[in-house]
Amino acid sequence: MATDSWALAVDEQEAAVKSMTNLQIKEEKVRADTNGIIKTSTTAEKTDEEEKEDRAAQSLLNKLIRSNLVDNTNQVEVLQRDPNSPLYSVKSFEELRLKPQLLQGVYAMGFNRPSKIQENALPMMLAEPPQNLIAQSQSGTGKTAAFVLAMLSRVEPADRYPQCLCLSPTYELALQTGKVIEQMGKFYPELKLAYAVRGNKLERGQKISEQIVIGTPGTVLDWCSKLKFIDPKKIKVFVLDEADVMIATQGHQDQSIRIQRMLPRNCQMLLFSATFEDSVWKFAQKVVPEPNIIKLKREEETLDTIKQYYVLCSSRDEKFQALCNLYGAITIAQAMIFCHTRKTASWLAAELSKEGHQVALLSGEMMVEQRAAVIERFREGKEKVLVTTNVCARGIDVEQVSVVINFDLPVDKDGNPDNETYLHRIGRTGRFGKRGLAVNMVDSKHSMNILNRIQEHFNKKIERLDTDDLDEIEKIAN
Ligand SMILES: Nc1ncnc2c1ncn2[C@@H]1O[C@H](COP(=O)(O)OP(=O)(O)OP(=O)(O)O)[C@@H](O)[C@H]1O
Repeated sequence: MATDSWALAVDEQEAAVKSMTNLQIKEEKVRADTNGIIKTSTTAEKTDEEEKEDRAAQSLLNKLIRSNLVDNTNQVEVLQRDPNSPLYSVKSFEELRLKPQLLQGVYAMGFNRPSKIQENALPMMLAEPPQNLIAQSQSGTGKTAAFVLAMLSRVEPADRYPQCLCLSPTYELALQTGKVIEQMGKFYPELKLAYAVRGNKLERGQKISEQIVIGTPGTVLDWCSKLKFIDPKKIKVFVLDEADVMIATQGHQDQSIRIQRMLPRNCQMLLFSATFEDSVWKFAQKVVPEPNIIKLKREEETLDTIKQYYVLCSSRDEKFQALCNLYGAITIAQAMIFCHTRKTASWLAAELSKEGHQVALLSGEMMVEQRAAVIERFREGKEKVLVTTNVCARGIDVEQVSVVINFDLPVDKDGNPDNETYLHRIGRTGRFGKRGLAVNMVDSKHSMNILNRIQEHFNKKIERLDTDDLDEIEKIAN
């Protein structure tokens, strides 16, 4: 697939999408800025709409910063449509009897063996006759690679019409999946890919010849029905990626269902999601008839290996002073500092820089690509302190960080303790079960109350720390 024309087409499409993406991001930024002004005087409350945008941005961010498989040692739950049929699991890619070009593509990507979820998902997806699948596992566990492999094994490159259709929640996410197809399908020169995304305008009456189409539900629906660029009756594999992000967007659920209804009965339907709340499950059942189901549990985070403290302060400046005392007394390799609002985060980052710290700021105004670059630099150790807001850092794992400072305690939009976020910020999974240190800054009766409720929730004592007392600080470092 590495032909020049293919690459050129992708470049052109990408450029078109990019300019559109930038536009959209600018619009978001304007909206976000306006909200920011309102928020600083109230709380950093998010509207549902912003929340939804966050999910897609989060997902993209995770893809951009990930270079490796998140290996999960937890149990895989498999529910077969026909419980009497034998359950296959593979430990090598050879066992799958892939076409040689495809196996070559897999190895060229540096994959040596299937990931945990792929061990079970791949034999099901590649079975004859094709079987439907609903699969859930956390981001980075190999879902995309799995369904790309399924699409590439079913596609007939000599047939010049769309045979595989993949829905993504946003065009940026569609592009990311496209890149995986491009890499894995590298040894299929005749295989082509089309992006059904807004802004990719084709001439009316045209039929597309690309064998794989990736796009967002609205455009794909138009291409299948109104514009008839795609004949849905010829689709052999239908993939619905990031179902949880998908249904968070107004209209995407209905559009996806309408597309699914146009497909032939024997079309293989595959749905993937990082989370599996009720709404996702209901949607999944609507679009994937008679499914096999695979779930991979997330590794549980625990506070067991974390030393937790709180520092009592009376103002933002005092909190900053306490932070400086901490830094003055102990050697902190790398720390993440969480603030409630963007305003506080930028203020704190500026103050810390003035004190001579190498600080990176992760903020909501930044484009996703910029955020990814900041995280990358921090991961590489180029910056020692990462100051961020809760929303920006949600779901991002920076495993090497052993010190976490809650400059503001995490609260939800109603002002109640956000225990889940607290756990995710400072908790450690079994695998990364290194010792950690968490320091919470408390500056009002209200935040003390939040802290108490967090203690109660986890049934773990958070000790008081006096940052004016050097001996005491030194003790915590040991
Ligand atoms: N079998 C494998 N061996 C080694 N690396 C793999 C394997 N499968 C996937 N990867 C790599 O692991 C990373 C995560 O894989 P992938 O993107 O498929 O996960 P995902 O579950 O789809 O994540 P997301 O939900 O964020 O899309 C990628 O960098 C991918 O190239």
